[in-house]
Amino acid sequence: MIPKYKLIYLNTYGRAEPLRYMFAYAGQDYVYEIIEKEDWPKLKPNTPYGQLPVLEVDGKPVAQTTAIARYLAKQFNIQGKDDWEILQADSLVEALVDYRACARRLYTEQNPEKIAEIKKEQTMYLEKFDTILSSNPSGFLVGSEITWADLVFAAVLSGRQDDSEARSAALSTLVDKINNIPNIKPWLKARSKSNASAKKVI
Ligand SMILES: N[C@@H](CCC(=O)N[C@@H](CS)C(=O)NCC(=O)O)C(=O)O
Repeated sequence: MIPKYKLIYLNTYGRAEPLRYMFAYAGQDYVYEIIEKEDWPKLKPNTPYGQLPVLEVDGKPVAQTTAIARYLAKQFNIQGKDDWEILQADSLVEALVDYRACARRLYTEQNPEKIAEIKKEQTMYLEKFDTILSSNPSGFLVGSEITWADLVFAAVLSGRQDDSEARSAALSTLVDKINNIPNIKPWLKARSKSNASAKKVI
């Protein structure tokens, strides 16, 4: 039986966005619960690690974005066709997590030399992603069909404008392709930060 899902996050796209892409792609109903900034301190101690997003599966809470995404990939049958593909998709998503962490350092770094180093590291990641994508004739990151890696990449790269110039044509094409999938396109158009099923927690 399909479980009841509730995704809980702050009033922003952030780390919940890849998970929302996955729900939209799968056409899976879920409740999206938004926690306003001012309510967070009193709710924080009741979450598994004092952080969001949290996914509730039949009322049972679980945290850690990538673990949740990996679980949903399995539930929605988009984890990859065999163990090798599953490993490739996992590896790409973990590399994207590192890439995001690297890009986030740019927000606070003031030292020009350090900024140049971070930008070099960002470019390295983008080039590696491009090599992997460009060498796959399917136009997806892994194998011949869409996997959660494609959805996570589209969600994360769609949210980043700062690196769009350094991004290859192949990566931009992937993002466009995913954002135009029949289940994704109307959802992207219709959604706001707080979508129709969002419920405010007090
Ligand atoms: N490793 C965690 C990190 C989660 C995280 O840092 N969440 C932030 C929001 S994006 C958060 O909960 N911040 C509020 C806080 O730490 O009090 C994951 O991937 O889910």
